[in-house]
Amino acid sequence: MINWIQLEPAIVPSKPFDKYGCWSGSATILPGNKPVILYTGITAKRPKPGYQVQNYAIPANYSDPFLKEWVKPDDNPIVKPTYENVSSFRDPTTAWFNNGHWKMIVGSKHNHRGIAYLYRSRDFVKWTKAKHTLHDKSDTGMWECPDFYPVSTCGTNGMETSTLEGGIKHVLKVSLDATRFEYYTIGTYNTVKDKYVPDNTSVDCWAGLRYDYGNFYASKTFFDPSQNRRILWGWANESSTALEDITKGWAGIQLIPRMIWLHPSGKQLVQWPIHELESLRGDRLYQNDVTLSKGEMLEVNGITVAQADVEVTFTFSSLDEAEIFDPQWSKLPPENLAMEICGIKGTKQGGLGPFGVLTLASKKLEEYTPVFFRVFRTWDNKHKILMCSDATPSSLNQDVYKPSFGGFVDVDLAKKKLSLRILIDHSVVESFGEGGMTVITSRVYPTLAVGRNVHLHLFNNGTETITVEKMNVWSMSSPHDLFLNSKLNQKPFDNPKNFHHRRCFDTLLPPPFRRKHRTFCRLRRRLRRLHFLLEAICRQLSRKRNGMSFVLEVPVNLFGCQQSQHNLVSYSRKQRCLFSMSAKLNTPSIQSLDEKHLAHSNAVVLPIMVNSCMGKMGQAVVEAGVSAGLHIVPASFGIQKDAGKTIQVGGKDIQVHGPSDREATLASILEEYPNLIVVDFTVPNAVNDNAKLYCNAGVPFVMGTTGGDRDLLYKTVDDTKLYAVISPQMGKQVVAFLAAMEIMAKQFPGAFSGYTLEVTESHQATKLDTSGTAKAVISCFQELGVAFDLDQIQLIRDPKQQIETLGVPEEHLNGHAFHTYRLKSPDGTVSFEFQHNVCGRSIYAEGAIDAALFLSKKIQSKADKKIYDMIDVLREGSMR
Ligand SMILES: NC(=O)C1=CN([C@@H]2O[C@H](COP(=O)(O)OP(=O)(O)OC[C@H]3O[C@@H](n4cnc5c(N)ncnc54)[C@H](OP(=O)(O)O)[C@@H]3O)[C@@H](O)[C@H]2O)C=CC1
Ligand SMILES: O=C(O)C1=N[C@H](C(=O)O)C[C@H](O)C1
Repeated sequence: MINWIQLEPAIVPSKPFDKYGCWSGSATILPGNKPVILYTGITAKRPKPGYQVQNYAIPANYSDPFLKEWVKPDDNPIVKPTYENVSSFRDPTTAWFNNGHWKMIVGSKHNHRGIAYLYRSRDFVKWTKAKHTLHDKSDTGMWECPDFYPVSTCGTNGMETSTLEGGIKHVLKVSLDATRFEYYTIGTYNTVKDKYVPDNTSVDCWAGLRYDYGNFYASKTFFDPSQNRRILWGWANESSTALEDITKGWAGIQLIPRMIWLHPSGKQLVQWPIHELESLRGDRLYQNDVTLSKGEMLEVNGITVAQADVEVTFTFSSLDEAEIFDPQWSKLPPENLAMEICGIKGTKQGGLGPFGVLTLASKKLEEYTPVFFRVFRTWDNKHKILMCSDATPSSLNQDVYKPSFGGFVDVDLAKKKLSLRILIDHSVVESFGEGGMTVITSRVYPTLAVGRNVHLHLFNNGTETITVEKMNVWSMSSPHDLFLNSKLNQKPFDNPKNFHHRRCFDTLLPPPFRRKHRTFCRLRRRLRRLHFLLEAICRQLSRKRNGMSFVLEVPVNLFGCQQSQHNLVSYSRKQRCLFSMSAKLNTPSIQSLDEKHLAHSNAVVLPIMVNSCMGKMGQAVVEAGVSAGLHIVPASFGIQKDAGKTIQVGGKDIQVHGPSDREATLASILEEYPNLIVVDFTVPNAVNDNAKLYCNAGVPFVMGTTGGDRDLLYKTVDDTKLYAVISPQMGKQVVAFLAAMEIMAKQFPGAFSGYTLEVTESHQATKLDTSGTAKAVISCFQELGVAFDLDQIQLIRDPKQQIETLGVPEEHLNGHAFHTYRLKSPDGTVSFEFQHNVCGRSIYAEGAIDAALFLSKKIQSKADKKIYDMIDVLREGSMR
């Protein structure tokens, strides 16, 4: 959810039913893990903004992990307007299943009444409109991007969209075209009548609750089963001028995904940035117990804050200074009340507040974006807490839209405490008040407060003294680094034809010139890489959000190349990013980078070569490596008959090299990638030769291939003192089981003396050897006192038997590993049975990537130990 790779658009106008546009839609996962997208197609330009129908699309290839290609079947459109408003009939939701039917809603309006039309289908293709709407509301205008989903009344866990019973409430969110804000209600879905009724605590109109009181629109939620959570993802439009957008070449950004759940009061939702974001946290500053009297500011010094994650808890000793809530304000439009008061009051001096954070501030405060609280007291002695994100002073540029956004925070002030979390990202300020009770996003375009000229202050401009109970500020790294680095490394190499041409042909030179020539080649390569890196960054900046840390730590005078310098300067000005010299080195870090971050930065630069990409495991490892952001070297060793072939794996072209030129090829790759790691999943009889090859070349490696002469394998590596991870089993949970067995054997040797053991292992028919994992487990049983010869292992390779007696799913005949160990006491009265059954390859492929990252860390830290197994990797917490 943090590192994304840009792929080609999945759905583009191409058929009569979407000729003039493919607009918003939603995905639903049908049984069998089959995703389908419902989306709005525009079939005619008139009536404006277009004639709207609903279509469906399905993946062209379900086994493609990226689902890159989508088919739009010719029986589209599946929902056509009948008497609905044909130009306001769009944005189908994710469907839910109820009473034998799939159901979904389409947003619309009739006159000025907002409508969620309900549709039902048994087969997802033939849809019938329900006689009544799911819900509608007068005076709200067009409902765009509706979203309808269950939330748990107890706890923060998300609910699958089709969950209709248990302790749940439902949420209906709509994006109001008329106001360009979103509002939601919490209510009850009557599954018999198929009707949604908002609770009476939910205001159902423009003045209703908002996900975000700032620049946030067209959001969608989805259920993430891997972490049992519902994620909200919204879009923020630019507030800059159209001309600037055109210059940038892009407009609009997706904000940081947020987890969303129902507050225990049942009256509102709560949001919080997904925890994965924390992997980008870098240097940290911590402060506690600092008081801020009226007019005082505290500057956060020592770390870069153009991209930062800020968490502050403010306390105060009394509510007495709270300002009076002006009765005149009751005349203001209720839907914009908070925003209006923020505009009127701003950061002007108050009583209890304004206090908060000045983000994106220039040195002399010509520009800053304050995010703050102000507490008011109403005539009936209640407190109203206003939270503001005020773009008015954010930029000296007069042409950009600089609204002062605001929302009320519904919390009890008994503890006299308020907290704020702010995610700052150059042109984006996302603020979460009181643990996500109120959220406001601003887009801002400073002209002076850019890059390293950005300052951050805590401030108080109220008469009540405020204490900063605790404050954490982290500099944030760029998720795009992964993408950039892989692009960079691909640049000359991706075309396999260039592969050989990049080598230095120094053997053609007389010996005295060779060394100089090599040095020259090395320098030229480095410069070229730097050049590509800059180009990639600048290209990236010109396409993507004004966001997340594009601080390049390179002394500018390294560039002999005029063109690069020119690009550098012009892009940096336009995109407000700074290419600084070693920013991190110059800034003292209060807390050093944590382990997680280190693992991440490893991932940024690690190139891996996968042998053999032709095999099942090889392919799975490439895909896992691509997902983890590693650089896949576009070359792989295979057998002679495949030599010279170029194969496509994980979206990469990889050239297969036969046995003849391995040494030279490996040396040349190593020259390009000095921190190369090889991952080997080949065949048992290649294990020893391959290990020798890697050892001779001095390339650290991960050996997943089983079989071969294992003693010789360890000896070869040991002799050359090379770093390697060697393990017949890379699947995290199986490794844990193996570790437990080893511990048991060590702790209680002989505990199973006299027991008999029966072992069966079933694998795909193409597996050439006996399970290496079974052998490892058996060696533990042997230490536990069980007499067992490895040739007693029963191998099952017959697909019929695998299906009929073991229940191997048919689709996994080609890749499964079922193991059973049965122990029986001598008198037959006690028995044990252990099983580990794995279908598919991804569990091992993920483990292999973990092993490569682990190895790279060991190499960097010059660890004494050189040869590791997966239990070492697991034990050090390096398996995801
Ligand atoms: N450690 C672990 O967690 C796991 C280990 N494994 C082990 O990994 C190995 C590979 O498994 P899998 O991918 O399923 O097997 P595959 O048969 O699908 O792949 C092996 C590939 O290696 C190629 N190959 C053969 N000889 C050589 C050679 N000398 N040099 C380079 N490539 C060669 C084969 O080519 P061709 O087919 O043309 O002969 C084939 O493409 C096996 O030993 C398996 O037991 C598997 C899963 C998990
Ligand atoms: O070839 C396989 O498939 C597997 N091989 C490894 C082994 O031999 O132990 C691991 C797992 O059994 C899958």
